[in-house]
Amino acid sequence: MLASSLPDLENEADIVRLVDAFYGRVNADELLRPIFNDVARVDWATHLPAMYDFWSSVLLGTSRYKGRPMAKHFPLPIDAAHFRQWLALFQATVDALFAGPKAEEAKVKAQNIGAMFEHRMRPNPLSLLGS
Ligand code: HEM
Repeated sequence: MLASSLPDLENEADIVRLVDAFYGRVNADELLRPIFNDVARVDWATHLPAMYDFWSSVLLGTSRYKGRPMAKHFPLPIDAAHFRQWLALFQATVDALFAGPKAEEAKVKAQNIGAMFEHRMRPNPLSLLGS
């Protein structure tokens, strides 16, 4: 296999490129665009910097993100199909821009965090038993 000519994801400028390109794809996506813009009415000028902090913490270990992301997702009308699409766009964005160990780590972490969010948003069958 030929070595990729794409750079790996390495620094804050790369995080900004990744996040901007990813939400560019989200905003062009028929399934996800309405959730962000019509349901949540996201203020992009606030959300994008929050996501730079989040991914900088996850991938560069800067601990800059201090939020509680789960709480932002609970009220949204999203299910497994939305999460699948979110992840597909994220992975396609990474692959379009970067190649290397950090790029692979970004895709794995997105998948793991997404799976955790999705799992925690499902109704818990044990709650039927009362507490
Ligand atoms: C279908 C999938 C998803 C949808 C539709 C979605 C949508 C949203 C929306 C609407 C917000 C609130 C933004 C705001 O009010 O400014 C938000 C926040 C956030 N999302 Fe997601 N999200 C999804 C999946 C994910 C995944 C998989 C991750 C992480 C890997 C993630 C990370 C975050 C973080 C960190 C915040 C909080 C930012 C803050 O603290 O302000 N989201 N998301």
